[in-house]
Amino acid sequence: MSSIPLSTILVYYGAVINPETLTSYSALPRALMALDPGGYIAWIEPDVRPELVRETIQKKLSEIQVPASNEVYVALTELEDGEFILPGFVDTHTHAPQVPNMGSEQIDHSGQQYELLDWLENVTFPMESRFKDVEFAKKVYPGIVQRFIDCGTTTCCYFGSIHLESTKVLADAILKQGQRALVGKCNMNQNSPVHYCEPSVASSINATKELISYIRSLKSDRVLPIVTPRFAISCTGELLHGLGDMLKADNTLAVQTHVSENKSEVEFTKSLFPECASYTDVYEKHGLLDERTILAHAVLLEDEEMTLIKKRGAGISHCPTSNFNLRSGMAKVGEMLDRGIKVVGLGTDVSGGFTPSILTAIQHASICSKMVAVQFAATAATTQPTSDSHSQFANKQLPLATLLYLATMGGASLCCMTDKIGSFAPGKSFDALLVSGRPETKNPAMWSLPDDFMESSNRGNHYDGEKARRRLDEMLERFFFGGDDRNILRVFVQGNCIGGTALHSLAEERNLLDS
Ligand SMILES: Nc1nc2[nH]cnc2c(=O)[nH]1
Ligand SMILES: [Zn+2]
Repeated sequence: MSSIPLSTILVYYGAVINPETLTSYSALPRALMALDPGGYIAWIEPDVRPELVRETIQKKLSEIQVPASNEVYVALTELEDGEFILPGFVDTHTHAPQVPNMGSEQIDHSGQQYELLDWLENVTFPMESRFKDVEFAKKVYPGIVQRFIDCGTTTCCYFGSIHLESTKVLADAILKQGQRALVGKCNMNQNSPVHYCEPSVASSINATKELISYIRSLKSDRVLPIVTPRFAISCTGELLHGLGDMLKADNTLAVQTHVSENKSEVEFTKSLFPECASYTDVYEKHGLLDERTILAHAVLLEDEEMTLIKKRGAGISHCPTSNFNLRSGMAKVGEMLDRGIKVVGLGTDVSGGFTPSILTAIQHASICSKMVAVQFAATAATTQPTSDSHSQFANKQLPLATLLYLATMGGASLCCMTDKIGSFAPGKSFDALLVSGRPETKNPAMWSLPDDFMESSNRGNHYDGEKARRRLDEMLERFFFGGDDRNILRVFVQGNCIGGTALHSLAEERNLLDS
């Protein structure tokens, strides 16, 4: 892992994509962005001609009045043609101890055949229960965390297993490897296998408190604890109440759980909590629903549940890969956005979702929105228009800008971190991806652009701003729909490069030199 010497100001010159709203982003083909030694963005100049780069840096440095006694080094990195910088992805829902199951259902290899509840029982709980063995956790968690990082996830909301010690190991790995994260251990004290169930409310609450103290003792503002009742089915009302009380007593704590993912799950939940008006109301009644709440899935929400979620300011993590794979259904993300639900983020939900890549979640979020639109058109009476002309997002395909927003700012919003991450602005942390569409990445989907786009890349004399911006739009779309981790050269958190293919090739070069 590389870190910035204290007195160095890093400056990047080249193409930057910066999300703005649900429907807009800025595409800046020749921006200049400087980081202070702490990895915060010091300033951004949106459009600088190549011959003015050094002059602009001098001027900016004099404006921020670096004390004369401080020797300041400026390290300028000029992006190559075909490269751009993008805010890092936020994965708002995933399960670290399920990564060893990714792509496998283990029983008879008949091809991802289970729906949620059977899948939990037959595939997921057996794997998670292996994390009782702390040595196993130590062996696998570092590689798991690095895999998420290399997919471009700079901030991740992790579910651990029920085990305190192994979840500490997960937090240690995240801290060491430099990712930003919320980390929780699952609370489960009912409807779970005997070997994978906490023995009492008190033991579940105490272990949760101990994990919170442990993570806070790491004294990192990057790795934070999050309360993690697995879902209503696996927690008694008393346990949910106890966790709600913890949140009431500490307004810096966040909570993550699952909601309304699958038909049988919703029915079972309602049968367990008949006093509650809906699945979401279970969380409401137990003090677990407010603006610090991240609810994964929300595929089958009833009308009143959407209203309640909006009222409480809770956020939704849309996990389309998992929803397709476990045959859960299609979340109505467009409708949620129209209702102004505290923006939606994206989640990989490994291993319900079979990849840790938010790029895949982006692709599937797009497909999900298209299929919701197709279904709307098919079910609307033939006299109705085939698209929903009264809505902005509902029953329509999500545009590129919206997908970008969900993967970055939407996620930041769910994590209550919009002041820190999700986009580029002075004072925010430099959590970013250096993306390349160049031929060396060996991904023709990104470099086979038409020649006239290639010509517009010249930042100097023949620069055509409009063409260069259109080319960046095109590159972003190609990255989202044809890109993969080969195209993510570097992954930065708080200015430190912690992953990406370029990091690995550097490490390999070093190893070669060492040997
Ligand atoms: N997708 C998914 N849904 C859940 N509901 C409760 N636990 C889980 C889980 O591990 N994955
Ligand atoms: Zn999940």
